[in-house]
Amino acid sequence: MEKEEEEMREWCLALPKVELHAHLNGSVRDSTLLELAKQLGDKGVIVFEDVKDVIMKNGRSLPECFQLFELYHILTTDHDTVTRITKEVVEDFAMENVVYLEIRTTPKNNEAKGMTKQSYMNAVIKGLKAVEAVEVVLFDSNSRTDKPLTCAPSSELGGDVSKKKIYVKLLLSIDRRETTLAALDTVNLAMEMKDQGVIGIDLSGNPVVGEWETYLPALERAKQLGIPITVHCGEVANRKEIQAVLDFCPQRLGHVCCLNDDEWKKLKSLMIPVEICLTSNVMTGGAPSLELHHFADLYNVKHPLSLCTDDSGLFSTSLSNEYYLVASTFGLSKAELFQLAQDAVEFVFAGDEVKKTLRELFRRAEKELTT
Ligand SMILES: CNc1ncnc2c1ncn2[C@@H]1O[C@H](COP(=O)(O)O)[C@@H](O)[C@H]1O
Ligand SMILES: [Zn+2]
Repeated sequence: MEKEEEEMREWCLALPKVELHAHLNGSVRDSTLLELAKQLGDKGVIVFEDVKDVIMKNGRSLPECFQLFELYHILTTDHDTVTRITKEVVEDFAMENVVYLEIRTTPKNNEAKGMTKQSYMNAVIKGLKAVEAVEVVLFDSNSRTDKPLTCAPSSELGGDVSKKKIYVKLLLSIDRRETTLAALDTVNLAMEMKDQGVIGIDLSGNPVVGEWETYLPALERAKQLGIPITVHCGEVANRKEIQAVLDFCPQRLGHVCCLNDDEWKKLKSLMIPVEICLTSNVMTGGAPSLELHHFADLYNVKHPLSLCTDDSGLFSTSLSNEYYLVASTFGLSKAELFQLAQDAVEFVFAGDEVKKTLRELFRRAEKELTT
């Protein structure tokens, strides 16, 4: 690695970052997936050698991604493993100076494992509370003061100041394979768990599966309840759905790859913040290349956006790497990258207290990183 590249990568690592689009199961470390695959291989549930090759393979087309998620879910979906991967994913983001993280995950019913959507989410929350390497701050989103919940003691309250600190919120994903009723269950669960760090709803899953009308009642319900919503939009060129999503006007949108001229105009006039996932889009074909990614267009017109990883494990990336890619591909200066990271604070689903804290954190970091 050249010296300049190394220095820039280190700078991107040191930059405080806000991650708004990370799927739990897509963010699992390869080493953990391999370990879990080995265990299931030993039990004769899967053939380890076959699975190992799939996990380590580099190419990830969009259909391949969803086949892989089938496999990941076989490996990860029992309560203890859900707890473990949650803990590790939070630690990994915190270690690269992500200061605020919204993790999204699909609550799953799995009768064979005695798992309900609620018990799945309890396992996730157990994982958040099990983090030791860094200090996790979960906030009570219901409270106007965003008062800290249990978890590791806040360093401001006399905890270990040498530990990195990360604010974590949860988004519940509706999988496009789900029925209207299952999607409504997820929204109801989000409402029930709003005091436990659950702050929003996501619509995701294989974009060639399902119909917008199926999820709409659940999304409408979330809207009625005042739960913020983010939707995967335009991963494929489904004109009717892109139109419907823009009409619905969620609080944020993921991807927005395959929009036509009219849809771009509409998106820009609505000013809906976009979660930009460069590596994911290039790997899955949503963008033709890094250079031709729609980031440049949105950035140039000052559209609200934030850089995200989508599936850091699946795509072998990190949020620091995504910032580095923006610097190396589009030539942004350090000051511009800092501004980009800082602007993401305005698009978090957390309340004003969290935003205030994050703004202050960026103000303190600015001098050090941009002069
Ligand atoms: C690559 N682009 C993508 N497009 C759409 N949905 C995606 C996705 N990447 C991930 N997911 C969604 O997230 C689930 C895995 O995490 P959880 O089991 O929820 O933690 C996938 O099964 C899929 O529904
Ligand atoms: Zn996604």
